[in-house]
Order: sequence, then C-alpha cells, then structure tokens
Amino acid sequence: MRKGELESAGNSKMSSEICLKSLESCLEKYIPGNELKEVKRILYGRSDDNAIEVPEETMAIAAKHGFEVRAFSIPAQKEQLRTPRIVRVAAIQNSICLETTARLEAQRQAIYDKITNIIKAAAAAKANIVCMQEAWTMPFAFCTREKFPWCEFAEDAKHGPTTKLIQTLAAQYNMVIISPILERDSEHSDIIWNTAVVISNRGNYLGKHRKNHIPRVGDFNESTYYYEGNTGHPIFETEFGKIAINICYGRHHPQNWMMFGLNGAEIVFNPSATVGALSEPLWGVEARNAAIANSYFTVAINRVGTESFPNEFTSGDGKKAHQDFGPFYGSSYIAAPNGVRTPGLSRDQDGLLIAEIDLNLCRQVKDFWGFPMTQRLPLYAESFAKVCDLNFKPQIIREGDNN
Ligand SMILES: NC(=O)NCCC(=O)O
Repeated sequence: MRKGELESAGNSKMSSEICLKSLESCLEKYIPGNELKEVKRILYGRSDDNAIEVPEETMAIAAKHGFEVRAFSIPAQKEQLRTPRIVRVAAIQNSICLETTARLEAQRQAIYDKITNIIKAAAAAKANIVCMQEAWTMPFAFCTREKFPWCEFAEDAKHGPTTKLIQTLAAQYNMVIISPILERDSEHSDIIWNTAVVISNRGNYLGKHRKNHIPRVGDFNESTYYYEGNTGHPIFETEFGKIAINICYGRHHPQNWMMFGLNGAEIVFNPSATVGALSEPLWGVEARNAAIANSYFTVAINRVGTESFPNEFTSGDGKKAHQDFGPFYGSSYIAAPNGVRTPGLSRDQDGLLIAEIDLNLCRQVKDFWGFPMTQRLPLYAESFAKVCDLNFKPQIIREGDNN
C-alpha cells in the first residue's frame, strides 16, 4: 500500500506506513475548493466549518505546551420568544506523559500538569464545560489484565486527589468539568468502577456516573477490573445546560444514548479510549448518529499515542503477544442534533476542541424532525418486555407461513 492511501473500512488493520494527520486534512489536501464545499456539506452537514477565532492567550499556552486548538460554532435559528442559549463546550484529548514503568505518582502528576495547562487554555477561550478522556489520570492499562500496579490508580470519586484538583480548577475558571477516572468505592468493599465525576462551575461535587457497558473485545479486558455501572442514566443540571456522560463502549448501545435523551440531556459527552485497528470506521458515525436520533449535542473524545506496558499480553486470537494496544487515534469531534459536526482533532496530537453551540437547536430540531413525537416508546416497551422473557419467540415470517 502506498503512503497516504486509506485502507477500506472492512480491513481493520492499521498500517504504520500511513501518516494521516486527520480525515479533514486529507480531504482538504486533495479535493478542490468548490467540490470540497459540497463534500463537506454531505459528509459534515455544512459546507463551511464555521471556525471561530481563538484568543491569543489560548494560542500562546498551546504553542508553549505543544497541543492543537480548534474552535467552531454551531448556531441555531434566532427565535422570537426565547433568547439564544449560547454555551462553549470543550473536549481535551491527550497522550500520557511518562513511560508506564515510571512511579505512579510521577505518571499521574505529569498528566495533571499537562491537563491543568490545557484547562487554562480552555478557560482563556471562555469554555463553559470541559470534558477529559476516559480514565484520563492513567495509562489505559486494562489490556494487561494485571491488577498490580494499575488498580492503584483508582481513587475516591468525591474526595480523591483528582477531584480535589478539578474542584480547584472548576471554581477558579467558572467552568463545569467532567473528570472520567478509575474510581475506588472504599465505602463499599473497595470496589473499582469506571466513573465520570461532574464538578460544577462553583467547584462543587455534583455527582458521578458509572460506565454502563463494559467491553470484552480485542484487548479491552476491562471486565477484569470493573463491573457494569449501577448509576442509571443521570442528567446533571448545570448553569450551562443539562449534561450527561456516556462512557466509551456505551456509544455502541443506542438504548444507552436514548435513556440520556429521555432524561432530558442537551449535551452528552462520550469520553473514550479506543484504537484504530478496532473502531476507527465506527467513530465518526456513532456519536453523530446519537446526536441526530436524540436531538442533543454529543462530544466524542478519544486519547492519542501508543502506551507500551512492561509485560506482554495476548488478545486471545492466536496472534503474537504484544506490549501495546496500538495507537489511540484521537479524532475528537462535536456533533449537533441537526447532523452538523465539527472537523475532528488530529489522530496523533494532544488537542483542545471548542464548539460554541446554541442549545436552542435541540428543541428546534425536535420540532422540525419530530423524532421524540414519532418515537413509539410504548410499542418498544412492549416489545422489549417480550424479548426479555426467557420463552421469547422471535417474530419471523417464513415463505409458506401465509399460504
Ligand atoms: N474503553 C472502551 O470501552 N473501549 C472499547 C473499545 C471501543 O468501544 O471502541
């Protein structure tokens, strides 16, 4: 395969030969002006990215610390009886900082320092709500199946060191911050969970949500560490809108997205950790489809970089043992209920993505498309109840049945 050529979605192998910075950079490089506009209209929902200016202070912090910043707006129509509800949401994608063999405290502190700088840049760009990637304080070590030392990263959701740091930053910058961590519930037998903690813009602990769907695919051996979440589908009412978190693998489950919508979410964040060989062709589809189907905004966030572990592990597929997942592909993006999406951040670099959105768009799209009205929930409630019965008989009609 030649450099720059894309492999088909059916071929899940990612070639190290290909250095694709982002899908958009490739489109922009090879598609001429007018056609590019039309391609973007069809692929991204609008012909113009609607990039907005990023303040100098943000750019200076980004230049000093080596991360990308991109900012876009997603407006709504002006209404006569409601004022616009303009909110700036931000996503942070990043690599880890030190080798996974470094002392845990040093690894975590180095990530804290990196994220503190990116949050500072987000604050300078007037972000109201910021979300980090899944398990942001640590390497995504769940491929290894080793308990030691990785479980040591788990910490109390309300009183742990990460929440303390985030509370300080949230209050300092008047920002709601979503902090996805590995949680240890010391009040309940020291059980570990994959959890997103929500801190209000006054620095108060608003609550937490535990990951509902735990993967058992490829090297994602997360069920070795934690169980399916028990916190339902909470919506956090903040000064900047009603928000929810669908953690990583939950994005493959339409009902998970739907329940956040039914509880009234206006923005659903999807902090993730996923690799190209497994899921890259799905990435641009799932969170965007959820935004359309549920009339809310979605913010899909993935880490970058390759994290190598000291001991080899296998994927249970007969292939050679290895020490890393392969690269996490970043590509964080924001999607709107009308199907518009921002370009993605790069596939390989730390980044801050900001979108200025008007939450009025949620209701406007509900009125236009009528998806909540036409959803037929009672029909599905009845069908789901039947499917959950152990004696369920699938509704299949075969040739000859009706003769
Ligand atoms: N972190 C996580 O749930 N990853 C699973 C892989 C995927 O859903 O793409």
